[in-house]
Amino acid sequence: MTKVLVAGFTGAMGQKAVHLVQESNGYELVAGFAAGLKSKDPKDYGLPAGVAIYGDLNEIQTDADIWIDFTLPSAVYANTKFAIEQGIHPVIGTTGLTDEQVSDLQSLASAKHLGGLIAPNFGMSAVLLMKFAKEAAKYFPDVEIIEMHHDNKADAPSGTALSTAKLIDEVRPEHEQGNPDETESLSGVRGGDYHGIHIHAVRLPGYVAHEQVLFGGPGEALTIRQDSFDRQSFMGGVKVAMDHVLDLKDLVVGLENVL
Ligand SMILES: NC(=O)C1=CN([C@@H]2O[C@H](COP(=O)(O)OP(=O)(O)OC[C@H]3O[C@@H](n4cnc5c(N)ncnc54)[C@H](OP(=O)(O)O)[C@@H]3O)[C@@H](O)[C@H]2O)C=CC1
Ligand SMILES: O=C(O)C1=N[C@H](C(=O)O)C[C@H](O)C1
Repeated sequence: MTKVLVAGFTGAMGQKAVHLVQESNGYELVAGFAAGLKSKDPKDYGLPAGVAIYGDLNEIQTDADIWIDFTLPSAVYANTKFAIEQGIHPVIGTTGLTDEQVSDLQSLASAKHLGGLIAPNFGMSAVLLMKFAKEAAKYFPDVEIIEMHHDNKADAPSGTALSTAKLIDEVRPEHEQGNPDETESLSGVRGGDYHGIHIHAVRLPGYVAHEQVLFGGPGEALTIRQDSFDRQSFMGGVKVAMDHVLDLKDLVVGLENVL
């Protein structure tokens, strides 16, 4: 039986992950970790008596094989570092890790001979959007990204939008877009700038997770769009990660590494 700890288990994604683990043959939820807990009794969260509940990273003592993390950008680095140090295979969905932090964690995992996965998006539509956007950017170097999310999201832009921009940047000659002499009469209206790629973040109730990549060229345009209408859309990818993470030899970034 593969044992799983879910960090962020009381959150929107953490709850989905808890149910996924409980419904998956061969897996056992052994612990839940979150901040600001009022109770350590698993029954208060509808969980079986044997599930350990933790409110502080430093109190965690577990024999979990896999650490699933859906916490917050402010917590994810320390959580992942802890998991690796404890020999627990990380499956990290939480966004907000910097490139330097990822590199740090990969070095630590390598020293521990521990495989793991960091995925800014476990949704297949998003994984394919990023793949297609990278291909399109070879032919359409002028591109902007619009990501749209629920209004409870803690970080902007989304990890998916940043990952999309990084993939595009690998194949696109860096250049600034738009009128070089343009001025903003409203600060920030041209969005964030990642190596000349403008990124715009929309936060509205009613939205879950959505992204459009807009390419423009002489006399034509191309838009690639993905929509996650329900957080259930991410669970297929989380299950793939659970099924493969124990066989990984390194800490890899992107669900495509285990598809
Ligand atoms: N990779 C992917 O496919 C996806 C990734 N995400 C990412 O997952 C993350 C969580 O999103 P979402 O579920 O919507 O967020 P929520 O705010 O709904 O949940 C956050 C959870 O993290 C807990 N938490 C907060 N601080 C800490 C801490 N220091 N240590 C441990 N737990 C903590 C919260 O506990 P409490 O409520 O007690 O504060 C809560 O359980 C975000 O970074 C988001 O971008 C989201 C969807 C898909
Ligand atoms: O916060 C969310 O909801 C999501 N966050 C991830 C991101 O920042 O890319 C993945 C998905 O977009 C949902």
